[in-house]
Amino acid sequence: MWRNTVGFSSKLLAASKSSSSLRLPLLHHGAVTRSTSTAAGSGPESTEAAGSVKLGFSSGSPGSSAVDLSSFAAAASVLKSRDVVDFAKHYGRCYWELSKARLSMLVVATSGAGYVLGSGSAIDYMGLCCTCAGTMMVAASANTLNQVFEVKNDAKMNRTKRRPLPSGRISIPHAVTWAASSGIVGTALLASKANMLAAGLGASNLVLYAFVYTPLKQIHPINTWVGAIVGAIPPLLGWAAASGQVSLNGLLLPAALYFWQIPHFMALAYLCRKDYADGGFKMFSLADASGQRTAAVALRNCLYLLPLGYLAYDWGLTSGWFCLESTLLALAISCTAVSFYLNRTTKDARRMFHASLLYLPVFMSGLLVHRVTESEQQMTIENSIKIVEMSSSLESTEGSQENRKKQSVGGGQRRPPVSYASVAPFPFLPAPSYATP
Ligand SMILES: CC(C)=CCC/C(C)=C/CC/C(C)=C/COP(=O)(O)OP(=O)(O)O
Repeated sequence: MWRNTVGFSSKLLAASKSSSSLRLPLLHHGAVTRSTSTAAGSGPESTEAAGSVKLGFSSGSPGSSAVDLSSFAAAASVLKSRDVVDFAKHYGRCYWELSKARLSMLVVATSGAGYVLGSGSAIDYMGLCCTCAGTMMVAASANTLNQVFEVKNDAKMNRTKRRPLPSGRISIPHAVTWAASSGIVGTALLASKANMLAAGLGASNLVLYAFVYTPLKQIHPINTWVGAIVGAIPPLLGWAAASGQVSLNGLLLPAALYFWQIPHFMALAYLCRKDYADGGFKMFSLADASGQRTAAVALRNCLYLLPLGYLAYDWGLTSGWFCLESTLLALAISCTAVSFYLNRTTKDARRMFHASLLYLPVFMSGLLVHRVTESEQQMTIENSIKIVEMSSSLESTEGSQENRKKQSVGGGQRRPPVSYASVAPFPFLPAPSYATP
């Protein structure tokens, strides 16, 4: 369709160069034909507008040439603006698809969640927006390069053959230019508005995805694990952008993403086995005809998701509610993996795939909703210290009538153990341990 429009525009340009062929575009262009025909029965404005076009056809007198030209200019400008719109639509769509925009938005969501988790009590919303925009551009660049390197493979796969490069809607140099500009601008944005650590993580991840993972797909099934690292880095990037460092707490969401991707991609590679084989990719599932090892690997990684909720709580990142929610969520995806392991049918693989689609947004939302801010953490630490002090003082004064009496009348500011139970978010869980600041 775009090619038609381009062809048509060049006809118009050729026509505009030769004044004798003014009729050509006018006869062919729907918009002008429309305004000519509506002139008869419409109001004064349209009559006037259409009239000028009519004059162009009917009058051969010398005096009418100025009108001819003005009507042609009007028609040409209508055409031009249409061309511009079509041009923008065409390339906008190509860039959107080259960037794998929906995947990139998911990447941005993980990076944004990392940013919020890595922020102290107050979130810098401007910093968050710039980090998200920078991540989006670098991810778009990485995804475009991935498609540039896989044009021939993508052309052989049903799932990917309609992408802009294999379908010939955009040229390779054009796609490379898009990748280079979005990669450079995105990295520069991260460097200037976040920090060098975030920019470095973004740029290294681009290299890892486009220049290591992408060729590995055609060499060895280990590619899935390398790809899982690529998917795990954006939340770390977000954390680094907010806090300026990479710390143990900051690894929780990346760990979830890493383990989550294995069942997700195992299910996808199992469901699209034939397609991947046609494309020349060496996926794990292709060397596993029964699907048993594929299902076992998926199940193992689902089980690795189980302790993450507890760790988030224990490290003071979230309240105890998240521990409960995350564990239930991990159990649910593990159940689908068990079912896939036992039956190894397409239906079970699809169920595990759908469970993985649900897992990530719910896990991330839970993490953000039950996030414990720095000031809340501080309060809990102070309460824990009070409890430790109180229990040691109780031990040292055991047997002393005098002190017992003091305790019974209030014991100064100290509170009995029951008050700790009411302070702790989940009394039935062990008290969170914090590194002393
Ligand atoms: C900041 C930054 C650079 C982020 C990049 C994040 C990113 C692109 C994550 C995607 C991870 C991944 C393994 C996708 C599958 O690619 P695939 O090649 O298997 O997908 P395909 O078969 O659909 O092409």
